[in-house]
Amino acid sequence: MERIEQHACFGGRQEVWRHASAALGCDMRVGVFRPSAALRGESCPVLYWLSGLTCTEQNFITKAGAQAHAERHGLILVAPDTSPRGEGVADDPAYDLGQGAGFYLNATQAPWAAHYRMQDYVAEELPALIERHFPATAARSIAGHSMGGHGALVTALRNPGRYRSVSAFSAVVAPSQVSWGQKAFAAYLGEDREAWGRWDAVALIRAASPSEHVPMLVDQGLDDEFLEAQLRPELLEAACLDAGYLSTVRRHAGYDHSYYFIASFIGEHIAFHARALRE
Ligand SMILES: N[C@@H](CCC(=O)N[C@@H](CS)C(=O)NCC(=O)O)C(=O)O
Repeated sequence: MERIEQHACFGGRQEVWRHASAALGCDMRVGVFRPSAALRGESCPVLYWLSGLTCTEQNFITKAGAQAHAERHGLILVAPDTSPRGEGVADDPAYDLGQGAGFYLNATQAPWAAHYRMQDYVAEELPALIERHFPATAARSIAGHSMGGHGALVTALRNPGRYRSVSAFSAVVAPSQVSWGQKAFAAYLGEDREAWGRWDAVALIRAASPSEHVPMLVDQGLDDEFLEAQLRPELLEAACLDAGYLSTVRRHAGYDHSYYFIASFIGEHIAFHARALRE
C-alpha cells in the first residue's frame, strides 16, 4: 500500500492510500481516517463508508465532516472508491453504469465480470487489508449514501455476523424495483431476476432469519429529488414490518440528496455505530 495523501484533521489524520486490488484487478484508492487513539497505536473499531453514483474516495472525506465525530468516538473511517478504475476497465458514458457506479455487487456478465467485483472488494479484501496495515480491531460497521446506502445494507445483510450495525442515507433500498437498479442489474447480472434478489436489501430483509438481524438506521430527506423514483424508503419499512426486522427509518423535512444532508446527520450515525462497536 502506498500513502498518497495525509492531512492533520481534528487531532487525527485523514489519509488516502493507493493499492493493487486482487478482487478488482486494478489499482484502487481508499480514504482512511485515523483518530488520535489509532495514531498512538491503540486498536480501534472500523466504520466503512460506501459512496453513491459518480463519487470517488474523495466525496465523503471532503464533504461529510465525519472526522470530528470519528475522533470523538475513536473510530477508524474507511471510504473506498465506488468501482474498479482504469483504462483497461469496462465503462459506459452514462453516470449510472460502469466506472463510478459499481453497485457493490459481483458482476457475472460480459464485459463487466472481469473487474466489477466490488462486493468481494468491500466485504473481503478491503477489511483484510485494513486489519493488516492499521491498528484496527475486528469490530466493523458499515454505512453509505444512495447507491452506497444500497451497498451498505446489502453487504451487512449478505454477511451475517460480520458487521455490528448498518446505516444509510437516501438509500436505494429496492434496486430491483427502480430504474437505477434495474439498469445496473440487467447489465451486471443479466436478466435472471432471482440473481437480482440476492443484491436487493428489501428482498434480503424478507429472507433474513431473526438470528441474523443487524441494528439498522436509515435517514431520508423529504426534498430529495430521487425520493420517489429511486429510493422509496416505504418499501424498506414494509419489508421490515413483514419480516419483524427492527429498523429505524427517519424522514427529515427540507433536506435534499446532497452531502449537506449527510453532514447534518453523520454525527448521529457515527454515535449509533460507536454504541454497537464499543459494546
Ligand atoms: N444527477 C447526478 C446524480 C449523481 C448523484 O447525485 N450522486 C450522488 C450520489 S447518488 C453524489 O453523492 N454525488 C456527489 C456529491 O454530491 O459529492 C449526476 O448526474 O451527477
